Amino acid sequence: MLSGSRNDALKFRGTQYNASLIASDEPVSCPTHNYNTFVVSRQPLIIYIENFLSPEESKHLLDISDDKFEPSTVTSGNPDDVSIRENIRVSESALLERDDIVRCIEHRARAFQGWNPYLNIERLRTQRYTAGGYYKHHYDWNEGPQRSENRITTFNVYVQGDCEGGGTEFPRIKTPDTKKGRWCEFLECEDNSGEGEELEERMGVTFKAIGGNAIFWENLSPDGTGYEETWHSGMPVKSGTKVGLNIWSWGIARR
Ligand SMILES: O=C(O)CCC(=O)C(=O)O
Ligand SMILES: [Fe+2]
Repeated sequence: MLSGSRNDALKFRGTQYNASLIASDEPVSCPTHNYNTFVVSRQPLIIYIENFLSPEESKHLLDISDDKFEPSTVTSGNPDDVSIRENIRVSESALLERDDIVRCIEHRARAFQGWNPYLNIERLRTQRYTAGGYYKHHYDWNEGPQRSENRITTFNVYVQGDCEGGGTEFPRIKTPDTKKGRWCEFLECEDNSGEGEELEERMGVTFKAIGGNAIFWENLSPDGTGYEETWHSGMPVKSGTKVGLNIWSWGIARR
């Protein structure tokens, strides 16, 4: 049974409801999470999550994806406009069956966002890149009317990061102070010893592909416009294999 608030959320979604948007609030018994969080940016909100997936969950996602991978597509947002465009994106994607482990990952993504009843999760997909694979700079949000449904948030989860290259780059985000804390474990850091005063000015962040870890960000500002700062790319994989997991939450901007 859906709760009252879920009914409201479904009503709100109206005609756009389809089987690819799910809420994952069925009763599931899930392990408690074991992640650490690090704030990369407050506006737009970008949070780095260490150990979002356990090694067992990552292995399971790889196992259930393996025979489902198909060439990845791109779309303008219009369901009739979906195509393979190798000048934009070279990878393979797999739509995941919703078994209990997958449902617990959906559940974790909703819990992370405070169980917002107006948020619906798109069916999870893994994405595999081998040497030469990449995803050019893009936004995850669709341009369109500010108050219509959109991908309000993204979790870009690394399921497997056994590769050279393949980081996720955000050129318009201010570089954190990489001399402090653990940033250089997670980010590509230039060797910049001694140039402390330049840190204020530096732009751009590239997250390393580290299996189990994730980047979470908000795509929309409170008025419903997409954040230009969320422009990002999957950098070319030079060798090895990278597998990501996309968790997109649909809704409207903060109400
Ligand atoms: O693979 C990456 O690093 C980025 C993937 C991405 O941006 C996407 O799938 O929308
Ligand atoms: Fe993306």
